[in-house]
Amino acid sequence: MASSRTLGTFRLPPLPTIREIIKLFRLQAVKQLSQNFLLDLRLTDKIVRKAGNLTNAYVYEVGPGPGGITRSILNAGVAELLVVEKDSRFIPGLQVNPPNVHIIGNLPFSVSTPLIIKWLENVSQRNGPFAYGRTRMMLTFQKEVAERLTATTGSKQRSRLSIMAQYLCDVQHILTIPGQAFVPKPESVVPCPVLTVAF
Ligand SMILES: C[S@@+](CC[C@H](N)C(=O)[O-])C[C@H]1O[C@@H](n2cnc3c(N)ncnc32)[C@H](O)[C@@H]1O
Repeated sequence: MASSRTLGTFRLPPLPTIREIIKLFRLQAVKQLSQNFLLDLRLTDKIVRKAGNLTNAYVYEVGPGPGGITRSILNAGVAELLVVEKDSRFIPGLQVNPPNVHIIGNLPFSVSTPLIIKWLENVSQRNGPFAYGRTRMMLTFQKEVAERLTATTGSKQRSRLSIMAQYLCDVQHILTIPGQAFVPKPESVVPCPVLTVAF
């Protein structure tokens, strides 16, 4: 195992507060558009809680402004949020609210190495699925690749892939899946286990 940290202890860089977003994007309120902002997230959380259980809900928000209520809606576990805002100055600030993106896959072994290298490149450049910050990945790899991804310093499997993956991500071996769990059994890995790796 490359890291002793558990998924539950990942630390994300803190989001700027709504007050900081207003300052950063110079979003002075415009009277003609009735702009009066709510900056206290305890209050916006309360408003959103009063809307009922929003888990997996499709929500439509009118006038998100700098995004206080928007942030509380996103934290409520909605499936999708559509916002309609007349003042385009708010758009860059609203994009700071990261969607909860996950990548999950029982990867086709034939492409798993080039695919993970491409994603690591995306992580380093903060683009593609990583444009919004940390994105969790839960992926299956054939034994040899998973061992390289998680190999610690000094181990026989330590390679460029181990260094790249562990420099850019928190890599963990989560689960070993026996070859016979697959139908049909993958020829190249029988009877090797497949490792599920979380980043
Ligand atoms: C009272 S502010 C609320 C902003 C934010 N939801 C909050 O609580 O801090 C109203 C918002 O509605 C937007 N707005 C005004 N007229 C609009 C319209 N016709 N369509 C969509 N949004 C509009 C304003 O630009 C502003 O962001």
